[in-house]
Amino acid sequence: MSHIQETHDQQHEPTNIRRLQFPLDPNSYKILDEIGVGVSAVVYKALCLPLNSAVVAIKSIDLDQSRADFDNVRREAKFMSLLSHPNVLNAHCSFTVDRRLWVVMPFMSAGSLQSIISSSFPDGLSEPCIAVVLRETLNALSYLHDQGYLHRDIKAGNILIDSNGSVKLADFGVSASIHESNSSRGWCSPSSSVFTDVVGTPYWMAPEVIHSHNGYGTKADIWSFGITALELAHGRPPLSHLPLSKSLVLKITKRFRFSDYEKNKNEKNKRFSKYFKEMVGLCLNQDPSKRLTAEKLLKHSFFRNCNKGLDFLVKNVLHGLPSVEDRFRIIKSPTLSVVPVVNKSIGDEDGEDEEMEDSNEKRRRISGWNFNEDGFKLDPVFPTDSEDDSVVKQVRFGGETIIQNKGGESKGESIRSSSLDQPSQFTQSTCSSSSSLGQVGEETRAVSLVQERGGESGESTPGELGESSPSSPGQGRTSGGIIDRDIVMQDLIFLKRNLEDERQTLMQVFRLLEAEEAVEATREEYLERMVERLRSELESEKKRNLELELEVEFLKMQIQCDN
Ligand SMILES: Nc1ncnc2c1ncn2[C@@H]1O[C@H](COP(=O)(O)OP(=O)(O)OP(=O)(O)O)[C@@H](O)[C@H]1O
Repeated sequence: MSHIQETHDQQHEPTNIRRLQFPLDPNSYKILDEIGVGVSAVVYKALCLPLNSAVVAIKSIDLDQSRADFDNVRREAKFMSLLSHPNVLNAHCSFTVDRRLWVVMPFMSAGSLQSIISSSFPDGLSEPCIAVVLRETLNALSYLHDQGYLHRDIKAGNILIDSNGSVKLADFGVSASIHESNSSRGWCSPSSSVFTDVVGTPYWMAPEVIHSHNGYGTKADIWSFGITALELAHGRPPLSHLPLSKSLVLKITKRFRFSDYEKNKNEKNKRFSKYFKEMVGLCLNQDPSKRLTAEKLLKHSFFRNCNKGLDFLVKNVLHGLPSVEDRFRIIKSPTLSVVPVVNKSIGDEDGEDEEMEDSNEKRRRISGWNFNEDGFKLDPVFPTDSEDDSVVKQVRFGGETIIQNKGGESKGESIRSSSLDQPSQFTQSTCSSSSSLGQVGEETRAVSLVQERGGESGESTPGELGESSPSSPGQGRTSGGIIDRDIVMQDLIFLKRNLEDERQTLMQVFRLLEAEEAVEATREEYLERMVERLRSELESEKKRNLELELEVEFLKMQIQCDN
């Protein structure tokens, strides 16, 4: 492996340590605290001793563990040094230390938006704060795209804030230069399809990136920007609160289909303005060509109406916030890793998952996401052409999509889906994709189905379903009336709440325990325990699912008997 040792141009560094030469040896730095961890990197707060003990952040990237090859890592350092914009984080310098690359950067004392949210704003930030953060981020993105770069990993974890409220886009580990890419392929417009490699973090990835055989361009960043807006608004990106296990996702699909999510969702969404929803909708169009450019987005009323400055963030977000190092100790709690530091090539967790993916389960797959502006969330899009058309059919019905099994064997399989857009070409490509990342996309979307369809199913009357479902009478929760949907709903909602309470209690206990233990434990021990706990959580989740399924069967039988 080659070594790099390079200083970066510091002429644009806005602080009083501008133009200083940062030393290229590790002994010149005193590590103070661990402040963050990524897929293959640890970030430290440190002092640069020869430079008056200036505070810096050092990202120490394990070159052996890094999934990205050395070139990628080098690329991050190079990008950071070439770019110059008040909203882009420039590195001071980088050099190798044994098998690690140290990237020395300005210390952004409030850390990332992701760490701020997970420690202090679990339900998300207020809209005016989001507007400021997004405006600053969009400035950076517009600059990057102008310069011919894609970031490819836009998310709250890569948006850093300083104590004065200044916002900077960081982490260019997977970013790419359109110019470089095109040097071997010929020039094309940055917004059009240029790249084909699957990079980024799954929850934030645009559909065309997950199914990258069609290629993607700067609009992929716009999608991720839209997901980031939802992340800031809700406290996490859509679908990310569940582990990416096929079997679990499929079981939960069954379990939560009848939940009262819709009700909760409406309560939570009251606080968002029409402009905000519209702006996010413009980012989350399935068709990249219909997404606005960063420059045009900046002119959207949502940003035009935002007259707050950085001091607004200081008052409303940073005030009273624990230090980034203290927050990190708490964030390290394994329960929060249910929003995982996502493995960028997640596969099946065990062989069992594969076996479980029988044809029934495939039927429930979702082939894409449509942004639902009213609900301010992503809605699943179902395949129009099923792998087995004798099994599933999709019926457009008054702006809603009804998915049902043919032959009336629905057994609760009927799902209603309201969507703003028809499935696009990307939807189609999703259906045919066989890449592992494509599967991740489908799995996460299945969770969307779990969470977001439930309430709607609950709202629909048996009559509505009956009208649109010629083969359904007499089956499951259909208009035939053999099963009383209301009773099943009530029982399941009750059961779900109980399980949810139980889960919350467990999480709180884990959190408390971990916060104390993490101080003492080594990182390795901590990770082992985390895996163990997640495993046992998974086991109990499986158990609970089984119980719930039995309960459902029992209820069904009971209702049938009653009828
Ligand atoms: N310059 C910095 N100043 C202050 N805190 C930082 C700085 N850089 C990173 N951090 C903190 O470290 C955390 C981890 O950063 P890192 O870039 O390694 O990972 P990530 O972006 O969250 O994940 P990934 O590895 O997927 O990119 C951030 O969330 C942030 O809180």
